[in-house]
Amino acid sequence: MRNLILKLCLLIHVIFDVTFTLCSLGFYSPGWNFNFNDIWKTFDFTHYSYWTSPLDYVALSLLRQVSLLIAIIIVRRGKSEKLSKWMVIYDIFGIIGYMIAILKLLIFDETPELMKYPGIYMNTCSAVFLTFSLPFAIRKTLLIKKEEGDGAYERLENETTTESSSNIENGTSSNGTSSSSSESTENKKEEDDAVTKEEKEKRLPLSTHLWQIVKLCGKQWKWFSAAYSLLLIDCVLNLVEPALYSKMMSTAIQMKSYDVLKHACFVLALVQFSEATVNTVRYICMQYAERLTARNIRLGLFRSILHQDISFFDENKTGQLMSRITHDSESISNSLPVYIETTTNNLFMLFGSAPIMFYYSWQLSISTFITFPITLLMTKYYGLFVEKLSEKENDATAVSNETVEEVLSAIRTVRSFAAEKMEHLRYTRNTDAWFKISIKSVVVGTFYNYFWATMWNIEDVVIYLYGGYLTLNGRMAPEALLTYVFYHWRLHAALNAFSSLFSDVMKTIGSSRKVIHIMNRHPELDYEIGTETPEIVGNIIFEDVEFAYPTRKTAKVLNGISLSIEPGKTIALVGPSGNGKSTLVSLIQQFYAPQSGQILLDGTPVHNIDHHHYHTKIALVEQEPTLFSGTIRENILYGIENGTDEDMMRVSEMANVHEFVEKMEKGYDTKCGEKGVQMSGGQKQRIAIARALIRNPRVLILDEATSALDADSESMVQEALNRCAKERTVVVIAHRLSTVRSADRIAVIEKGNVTEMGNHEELMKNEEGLYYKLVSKQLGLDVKKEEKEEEKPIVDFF
Ligand SMILES: Nc1ncnc2c1ncn2[C@@H]1O[C@H](COP(=O)(O)OP(=O)(O)OP(=O)(O)O)[C@@H](O)[C@H]1O
Repeated sequence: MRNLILKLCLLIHVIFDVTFTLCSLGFYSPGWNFNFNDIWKTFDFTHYSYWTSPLDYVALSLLRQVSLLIAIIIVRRGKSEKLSKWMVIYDIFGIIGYMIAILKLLIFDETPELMKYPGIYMNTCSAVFLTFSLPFAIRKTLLIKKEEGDGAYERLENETTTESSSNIENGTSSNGTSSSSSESTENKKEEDDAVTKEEKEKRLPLSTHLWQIVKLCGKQWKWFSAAYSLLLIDCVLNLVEPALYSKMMSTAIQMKSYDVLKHACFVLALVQFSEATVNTVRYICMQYAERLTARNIRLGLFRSILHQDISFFDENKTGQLMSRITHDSESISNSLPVYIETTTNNLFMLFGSAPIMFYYSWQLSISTFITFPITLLMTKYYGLFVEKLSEKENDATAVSNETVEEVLSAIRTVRSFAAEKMEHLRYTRNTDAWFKISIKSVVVGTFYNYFWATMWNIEDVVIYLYGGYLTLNGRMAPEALLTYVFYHWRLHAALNAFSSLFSDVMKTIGSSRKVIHIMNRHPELDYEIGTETPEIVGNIIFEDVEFAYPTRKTAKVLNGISLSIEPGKTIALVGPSGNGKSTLVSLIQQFYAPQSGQILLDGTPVHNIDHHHYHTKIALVEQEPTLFSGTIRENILYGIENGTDEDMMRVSEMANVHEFVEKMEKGYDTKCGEKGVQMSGGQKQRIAIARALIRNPRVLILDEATSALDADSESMVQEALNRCAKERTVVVIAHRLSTVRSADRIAVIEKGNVTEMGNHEELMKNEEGLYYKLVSKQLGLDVKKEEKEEEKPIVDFF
């Protein structure tokens, strides 16, 4: 149906074009009398004269129909993609048509008698309108493709733009060949940015995206409105100032009166002072609104990032996300309001100057505007280019920031592997990628400015030449020409500001794409969905759970696992490395959601339980716990709103923290350093246990909590753990036999499934079982003998 309507629109366009152009020819005599003879006269080639014949309008119409026909043939042959890429030719054709129509009007003006024919104006208007509307009509009707299935239509051009941009960004030219190797390295890095990939898939149309930015800034509408109101006052003062001064000064000079002069100077001073005051207050309002917007965008972005599911962080790198929060978010708040300010200011100038220019000479004015569409077209394409480039530039900045972040956070590893040079090279490569893109943007920008300067010079020459000609012919007064030139300068300044404004806006759009995308992104696993707050005993059940990590969707890690963890008991998960033990823990922690099956805590599906409630009842101690850079006190009380010192002391004693803290000069106020770097491994682990215990959890998960420690620290930590394990459900992952043998139950996890279950003694009876083999491997070949000798376990876990 929609296709039919679009075809009908195109047909109406053609009919209107042909009939209106031909009918206008019937009005080539004074007055509004339609005359068939005038039409026949036009086609009398024997008396053709360029100065008087409207045949050019017919030729233009014919050209439009031919080019439309070509477009239809191209689309019918299934080459729509090619046509959409070459739409620039139709745009250029539109501009040439416009220029011919305007030029023809000026030519007719040379014979004043002709200017009484209404047909001339009808032809000019229709030619200008139709040559412009043709590319638009092609885009809107021919360059759409039907989506399979639902009958919806989609703009082909958007798709091609995205495709071509992704081709550019993937370092692949349209013919499929790869660009230079350095570019491909840079592009590979971009591929790593999952936000980029996802954002390209879900890219918002330009208008919607712009509207989102306006909405972000619009929250401070009161301050912005105040600033813009003051701006309007400033604009009005600016516009009336010259006229006011010249009037007052000329009156003073004519009257030869000092009093009038003094009065004029007083008014002048008053206006200047008011202008300065208005500007200062406007600046304050504007700055305040901008800073508030920046603050809100940063907070919103940070909140949105915090809200994302863990798989989002698996895919996106910290440095890149930081770049979004710090650099990209600021570029929105700093630019858009300024653009609006510049637009308002220059629109005032434009609409103030243009009517005056037309008043002095409409001929000169339309000849000035003859090149206007060329500049518009250039500005459009330049803007689109700048948008893409700016997006790439921000990506490149994010990639090099990411390198810095990664290297600084792992500086000890870098030092101990003597990888400084390698990292320096990596950073140089990334920074060079950014450098190349910014140089490209400078070069293109310079050419664009050069183009503007050239157009300006051409316009100038045209004005002086044509204006001089009109003046010499007595069709324009010399003072009028001078005044016209003066206003033309003002107009040009305004247009010039618009030219850079458009590219700046596109730049902002480029850099804001990812910010808006992240802010709009809904996590697949929303931790805020659960609302139930049941009493928790600690019975965890896995029911036929299947799971694959979102980053590797095809590689199943858990294959329909079913497992029951009884309350108050200790279960040890053992098995070969990479078989899914930590994944089970991640699912209990609700870092990910299973693809099928469910996990229940005391009969309630875990995703239905309130996030905060759930994590006060389930606590995790990892192999390498992350401490925050605050004090020991802050780390133990982390996430607890009303934690007291007594609570802290109680858990510190249970976790053997107090024992080493009391020897420290600043006690619990000792700083832990970034990621706990100022603490030993054992101390970190014990603080992490205290941090877990302060919530008084019903379920304690120990993911290789002691495996990284030396014997001394391990005994300290395990002693603490033994104490805490009482009356709690404990899930322990360990590789050492000594840590699992006294668990109530041991589950052997193999290829994402439970293959054996029982206590140590039961499992050791099955000599074909994996547990038996694992134990054999650890203790030496003769298990039983070794066991008799009681191979010194490092520490008995429970
Ligand atoms: N965040 C992740 N994204 C994608 N794949 C992952 C992720 N974490 C783990 N994997 C993969 O999932 C599989 C199971 O990993 P898991 O950490 O659960 O094994 P594990 O049994 O705990 O191993 P180990 O005993 O060595 O800690 C592995 O193949 C691993 O590469």
